[in-house]
Amino acid sequence: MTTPSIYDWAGGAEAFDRLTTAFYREVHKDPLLAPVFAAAPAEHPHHVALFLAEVFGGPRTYSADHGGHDGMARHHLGRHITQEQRRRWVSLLMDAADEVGLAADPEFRAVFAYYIEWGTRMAIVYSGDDAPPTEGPMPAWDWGQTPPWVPPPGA
Ligand code: HEM
Repeated sequence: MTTPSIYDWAGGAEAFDRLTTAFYREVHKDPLLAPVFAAAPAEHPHHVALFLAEVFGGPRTYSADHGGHDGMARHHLGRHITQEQRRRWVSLLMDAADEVGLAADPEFRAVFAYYIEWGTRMAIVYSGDDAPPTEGPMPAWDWGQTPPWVPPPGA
């Protein structure tokens, strides 16, 4: 067996949609984050699911249909996201991962948390007064230091 993509390991498109649906349901109840997302369209959770799926090795749908990295980054311009908001965003996302039963093995959660920590800090960078150019490649995460255990070939 070869090592699956992080996207497949997580459960594919359906798993990312379940995650972001549960996550934004709580975001809209949260006093710190609800105002930030008050004007977000109903499709926002699905778009973020597509983005995450692509980062983790899934189909390139966000790049094809929603502007890729540039499209994502532009949504954060001028929003002046605070560290407190970012920490709450991360915390609610990790709670949602548990709630929907996203894969909970240490290897998957390590790479998931690695991207989320980086991505949320980049969201702050793009939301600030000195935002860098929004054009850029989609992030593409791999298993890095913590590949999952898969049976060796022939086992
Ligand atoms: C890994 C971290 C993050 C990712 C991958 C991400 C991804 C995205 C994507 C893909 C969109 C555009 C959705 C669309 O095309 O409709 C978006 C929009 C947005 N994001 Fe993020 N984001 C991240 C972190 C954050 C954080 C930490 C905040 C604030 C606490 C934030 C606030 C917003 C807001 C306000 C929008 C615009 C919503 C609207 O259309 O009104 N994001 N994000």
